[in-house]
Amino acid sequence: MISERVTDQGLTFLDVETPFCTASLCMQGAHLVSWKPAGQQECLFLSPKAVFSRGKAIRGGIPVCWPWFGAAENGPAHGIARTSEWRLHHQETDMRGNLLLSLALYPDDAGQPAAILRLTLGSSLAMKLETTVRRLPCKLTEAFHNYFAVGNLTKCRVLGLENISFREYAAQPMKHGERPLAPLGCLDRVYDCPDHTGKIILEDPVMNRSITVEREHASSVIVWNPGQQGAADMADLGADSWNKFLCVETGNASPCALHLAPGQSHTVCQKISVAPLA
Ligand SMILES: O=P(O)(O)OC[C@H]1O[C@@H](O)[C@H](O)[C@@H](O)[C@@H]1O
Repeated sequence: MISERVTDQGLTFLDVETPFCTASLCMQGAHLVSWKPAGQQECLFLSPKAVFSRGKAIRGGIPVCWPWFGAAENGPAHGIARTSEWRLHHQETDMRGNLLLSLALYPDDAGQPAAILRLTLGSSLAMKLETTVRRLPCKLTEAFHNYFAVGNLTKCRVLGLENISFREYAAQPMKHGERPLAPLGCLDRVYDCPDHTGKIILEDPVMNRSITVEREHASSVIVWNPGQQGAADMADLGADSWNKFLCVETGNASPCALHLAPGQSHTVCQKISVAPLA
């Protein structure tokens, strides 16, 4: 079942209920703000100070960073998708009872590529973002900017990045050499994955669960948390929230940009599943 809700600020949300999950998606940004598999706790972190207004990216959930990831000289950070209105292109329920949604973004500027996001909402969550280049060649970077809810960040471990080199962008990154990664605070890492496929596991002993992110056609994994001071400095986050989430993002970030010619397409995929800790 899908119900549409329009907020006083003019944002449209699709609230979804299936036998396997509930979810909520904002049409601005094709932005999932909630995904809760049946019988489990909420999987996505949504900042209690998130701002829901037109033209402002929502802090939490799964922002879609596209067609560039990170800062840009002539445009908003993380691209135009987060603050653009997407169109619901197709919906259906598959034989298992999963809800399939497909959303489209055709920017007015035909120099920009077009995007289709396909979601499969069930006991796991699959996302496929297809980019098709229109008039002009495109240097594409992108990411599913997953904000995962955790019980206490400092108790968590991230497995699957042990032997992968990364670039650290945090101004004052945490210092430790632990493998697997045990985040203690501020970190902003882009891992350059030699394989375009792989699996990352976020273990959370406080919530007694592990979140697995499987990726395809994605050469980058980004791990981000601003730390307590960084969170305090962000009006839509706040100091109290810093250890309640970890962003483990799937994408293709610089220097793994894709160079696509008009007519060419590329699809990045991720599948998220949740299980009790063994
Ligand atoms: O504040 P924004 O634009 O949502 O970005 C949040 C963070 O997103 C992460 O993906 C980046 O690696 C960080 O550098 C950035 O600070």
